[in-house]
Amino acid sequence: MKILVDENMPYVEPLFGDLGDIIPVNGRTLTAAQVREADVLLVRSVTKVNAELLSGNNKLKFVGSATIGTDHVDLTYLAERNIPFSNAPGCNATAVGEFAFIAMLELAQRFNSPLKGKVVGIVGAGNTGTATAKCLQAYGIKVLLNDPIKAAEGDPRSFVSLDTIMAQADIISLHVPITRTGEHKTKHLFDEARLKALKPNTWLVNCCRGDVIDNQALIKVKRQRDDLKLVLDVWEGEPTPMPELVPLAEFATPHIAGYSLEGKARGTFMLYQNLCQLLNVAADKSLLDLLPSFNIKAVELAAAPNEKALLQLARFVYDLRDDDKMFRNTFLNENGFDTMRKNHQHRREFSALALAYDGQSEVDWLSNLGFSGVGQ
Ligand SMILES: NC(=O)C1=CN([C@@H]2O[C@H](COP(=O)(O)OP(=O)(O)OC[C@H]3O[C@@H](n4cnc5c(N)ncnc54)[C@H](O)[C@@H]3O)[C@@H](O)[C@H]2O)C=CC1
Ligand SMILES: O=C(O)C(=O)[C@H](O)COP(=O)(O)O
Repeated sequence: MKILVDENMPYVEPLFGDLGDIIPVNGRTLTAAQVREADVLLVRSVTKVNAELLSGNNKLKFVGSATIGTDHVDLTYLAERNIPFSNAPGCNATAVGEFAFIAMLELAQRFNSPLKGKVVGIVGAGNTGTATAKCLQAYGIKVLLNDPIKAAEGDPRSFVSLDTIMAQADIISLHVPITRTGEHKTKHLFDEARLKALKPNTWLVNCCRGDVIDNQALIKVKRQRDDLKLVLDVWEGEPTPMPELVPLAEFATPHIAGYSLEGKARGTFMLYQNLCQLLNVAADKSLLDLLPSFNIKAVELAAAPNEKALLQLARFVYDLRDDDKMFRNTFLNENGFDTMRKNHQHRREFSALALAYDGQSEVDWLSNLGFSGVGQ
């Protein structure tokens, strides 16, 4: 069995090695000719999976995308051809939540404006929005959720309108899929009018898809409004963001909010489980066996951390400033965006770091935040 795999998908060999011949490919430049003989195709978000790519292949048994988003896949075409498909819902939600939370802590430190006491509006309360809310709520931050679809489905959490978020939130974090039609379409949800209407000193965080914000309008509005602070992980026109926009962001990264080692491993593992099920083969590998131990064994806390110390702890796990700096220095190079993603040293999630502290109850919130071993 020929298994064609995006070369940026980790842990493919230990998981899929027994199932067939693994052929690594560049997902961004993948052609129909390369796919023609594949039995299984495993992609990430940069491969457009559609009729143009697949029409010459008559033997494809399975397409998997080790991602949350499916906007790169023509699901209707796959269904018409009866080709089973699965993505990896939630695989990197924790990574995105922690990324957004860390970015907020970094902004707070940079502008000497504590996160504690602010109100955060989350637009899109699915897996990544909920993971972001979990971090914030663990730290005692008031969170407002906007998700008209979940609200209509009867999700028991309380939701507010986007207008309420615009009026009340100090920070807005975006967690919607990109959709281009329908009542709740998200393409340019943040258009020029909405960007202009952001309340003074708003921090806007985008870790979902670039075109949820009109990037041209964002350049225009940000140039007129120095009070707005931006964290941008995703861009219109990836892999070539508008060069004028990058310097306007406080933190700028090349679509790596979901790039934790755990998140990537979960993505590959979910596809492994789905393919095994399809092939009626026992999925006998374990996700835990894949992950290396973290390079810091444990951190002993002398006192419950204040916000500055919390940021220091978070930086043990992920120092966002490093990725931001590298991105600014390299995104204009040829293939700069993709090269940085390909060579990315995947960070760990908070759960990889054990914390030790005598007074358990004072630091329970750190285990709610995701750190492990607190108080043990
Ligand atoms: N930067 C990165 O590395 C990553 C980006 N993503 C992106 O983030 C998106 C969201 O991921 P998840 O939270 O896991 O997806 P999800 O499907 O679990 O949640 C998305 C939520 O957005 C809601 N929604 C849809 N339209 C809306 C609108 N107009 N207003 C408010 N809410 C709306 C949906 O009802 C749903 O609850 C993905 O589709 C993907 O595009 C996901 C993972 C990593
Ligand atoms: O899961 C998603 O959706 C994402 O946006 C991915 O984290 C993006 O990573 P790649 O699939 O492009 O490596």
